[in-house]
Amino acid sequence: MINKKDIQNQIIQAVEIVRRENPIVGSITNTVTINFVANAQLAVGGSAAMVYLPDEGEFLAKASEATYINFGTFIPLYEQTLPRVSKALHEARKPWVLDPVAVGIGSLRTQLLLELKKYKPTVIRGNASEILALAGLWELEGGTALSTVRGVDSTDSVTSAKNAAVALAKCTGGAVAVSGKTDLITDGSVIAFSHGGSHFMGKITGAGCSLGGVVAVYATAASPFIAALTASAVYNLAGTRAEKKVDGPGSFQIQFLDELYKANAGDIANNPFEIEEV
Ligand SMILES: Nc1ncnc2c1ncn2[C@@H]1O[C@H](COP(=O)(O)OP(=O)(O)OP(=O)(O)O)[C@@H](O)[C@H]1O
Ligand SMILES: Cc1ncsc1CCO
Ligand SMILES: [Mg+2]
Repeated sequence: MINKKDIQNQIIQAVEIVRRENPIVGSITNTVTINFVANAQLAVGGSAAMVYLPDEGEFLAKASEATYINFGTFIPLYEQTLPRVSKALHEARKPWVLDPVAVGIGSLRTQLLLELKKYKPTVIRGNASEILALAGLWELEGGTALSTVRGVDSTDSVTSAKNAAVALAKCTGGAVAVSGKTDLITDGSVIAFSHGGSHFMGKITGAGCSLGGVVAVYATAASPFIAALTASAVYNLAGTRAEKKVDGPGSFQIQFLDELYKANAGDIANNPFEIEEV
């Protein structure tokens, strides 16, 4: 039986370990939101480092306690960087988070997302459209054809991606987090729904990217499922709090970072969520 209290205690532990240990987390991420990803990782207590080059990625894969790989803006160099870094992570058994941004656009992005399947990302994080399309690309149950993807923003509901998320988690043996108004987090046997956040999160760029970076920070201190749930909970809490203090997306982005920084472990664990068995 899943015990909610037990999950909350693990969330508290993850938040406190990260604040105490300041873990190094490497990222290969898109040029649109790279600064916001690093700032969010720092706000929750991590130490950020961003690279593009293959050998630097391999170095960081070993030196970091977890790594974040985001497919947002693609460059030809990634044909070398991404397989080499994910292979290094897989072989070193280091946790890593995959954000398959805009899966379905372009041939190199598609080819590399297929190739990375064998390196089993510890957590896959994406919006509903990306989770559906990645499951489709990996030929898993619940997936959809790549042709349904429109860009980087979701056109599907979180609940429509439930079967795809479960199938992806079973495929990797890790966890999957689907973001939206309510977030869905699963390890393939348990599903958590995390509530809160703000409509402003869809009006700033990088709420999802930085959430992925923060999942990687918590993956240094918790299981894949708890890491994904902890990150979603602190995002939903900080989003709810920030929305009350601002009147537009510009000030929301700044206030949100402050609320990430100020959120305490108990409040993060108490952010509303429910659980069900698959
Ligand atoms: N309408 C909403 N209400 C509440 N929270 C939301 C809403 N939309 C998004 N969020 C929150 O914003 C965060 C990012 O989710 P979103 O689905 O927007 O990611 P994304 O599309 O990958 O973003 P990006 O690619 O711009 O980084 C999550 O914490 C999610 O809960
Ligand atoms: C807007 C945008 N375009 C490529 S990556 C990115 C950041 C959100 O995914
Ligand atoms: Mg995204």
